[in-house]
Amino acid sequence: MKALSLLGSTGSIGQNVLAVVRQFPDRFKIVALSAGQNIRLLAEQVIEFSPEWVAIGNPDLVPALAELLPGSYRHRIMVGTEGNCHLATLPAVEMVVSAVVGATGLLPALAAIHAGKDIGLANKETLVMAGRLIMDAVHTHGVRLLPIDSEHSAIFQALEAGRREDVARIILTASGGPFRTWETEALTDVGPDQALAHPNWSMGRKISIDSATLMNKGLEVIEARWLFDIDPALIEVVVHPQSIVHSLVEYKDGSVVAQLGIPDMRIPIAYALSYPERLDLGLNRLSLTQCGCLAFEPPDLERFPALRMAYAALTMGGTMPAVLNAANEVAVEAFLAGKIGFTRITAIVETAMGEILNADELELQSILEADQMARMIAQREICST
Ligand SMILES: NC(=O)C1=CN([C@@H]2O[C@H](COP(=O)(O)OP(=O)(O)OC[C@H]3O[C@@H](n4cnc5c(N)ncnc54)[C@H](OP(=O)(O)O)[C@@H]3O)[C@@H](O)[C@H]2O)C=CC1
Ligand SMILES: CC(=O)[C@@H](O)[C@H](O)COP(=O)(O)O
Ligand SMILES: [Mn+2]
Repeated sequence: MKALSLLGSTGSIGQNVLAVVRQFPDRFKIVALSAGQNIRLLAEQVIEFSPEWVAIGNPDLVPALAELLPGSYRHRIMVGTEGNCHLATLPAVEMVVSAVVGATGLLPALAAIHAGKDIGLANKETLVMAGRLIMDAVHTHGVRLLPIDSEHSAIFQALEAGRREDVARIILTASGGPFRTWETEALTDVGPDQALAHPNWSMGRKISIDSATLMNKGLEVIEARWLFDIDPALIEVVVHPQSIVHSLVEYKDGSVVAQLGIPDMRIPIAYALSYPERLDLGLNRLSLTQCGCLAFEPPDLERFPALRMAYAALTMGGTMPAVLNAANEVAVEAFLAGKIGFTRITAIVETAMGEILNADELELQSILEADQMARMIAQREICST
């Protein structure tokens, strides 16, 4: 029985994690659950899974959450980052599943690693902000960091086919998002509902917008660089509109190993939870004859500059990926709130990257300061729009 602490249980990934746990009650036990503000769903989950501890991001919601839970939880509700860190380090927990969105995932993940916990990582922002710091900690503390992001799960699986020194290239697939075929001019006027309509995946709002700008793929390039300790020059992005081939690894003999499957996050989630075993999830099988043509095309960095900017941030190194991430988070939120247009998202990120001096990526304090600075610049830009 694997004891899990699930951070971000009310989100798209969080609910899929619980679907897997629900399906395999003899294998997984939920010790802790956290959410940001959806207290109704969190309370339902607590009643169903009976965790020992609960945390909520918004402190104002503690009394209302307590009302919805049995009295025995009164002294077992934690709050905010401190609460998530507490849940991530509980002695009974074996694996922490980080399914929160955004920079809020960084400190709990770091705390979990320092406490010797394995991590199932959906929260890619953790590695974007602090990839070197996190991977250093992973190696120092001898924990496993298992990817949940579908492309990284695919690469992780394809890497099992060969030796690391024989890898020639990693090929990350991108759906291209809802605007893959749109002209640049048309992108200026798109609204949140259009941008949220991902062609293949049902996901949270922030990652859906990131997919539409292709920033998601940029964040994933950075995530792959750290997760697999690979030179960014060897990471290529290919647009694959069907999202059936989840990513590929090319070896030096020219062999290319891919992982394919229907687009369902329960597959990479279950693999991370049960690694190296595979679970029969009872899902529809991939039918190659029914899924039709599988297409591949190069990404258009002119229409979707976010991907180019993510590579640039990686090349600049230091705290620049943290700047990219933070400015993007603020800009995406502003877009979703109707305060800025779609194409302003990447323009704001570019401004933040141009203004902030780079700093040491191994200093947590420098990363947090870069994050704050980028948020201030992005807010200033939004206000001046
Ligand atoms: N969705 C997907 O298919 C995929 C997602 N990912 C990554 O996984 C992460 C989660 O994405 P997704 O599930 O789509 O996002 P959602 O927006 O659907 O969910 C985010 C979760 O984080 C919770 N949360 C926010 N702030 C806090 C906080 N301070 N403390 C605790 N919980 C908090 C939210 O709670 P509440 O809703 O209660 O506010 C919610 O449970 C992201 O980093 C994303 O990039 C990666 C690959 C695929
Ligand atoms: C399911 C998953 O892993 C997402 O990150 C997905 O890949 C987003 O699709 P895009 O390829 O459009 O960014
Ligand atoms: Mn992905």
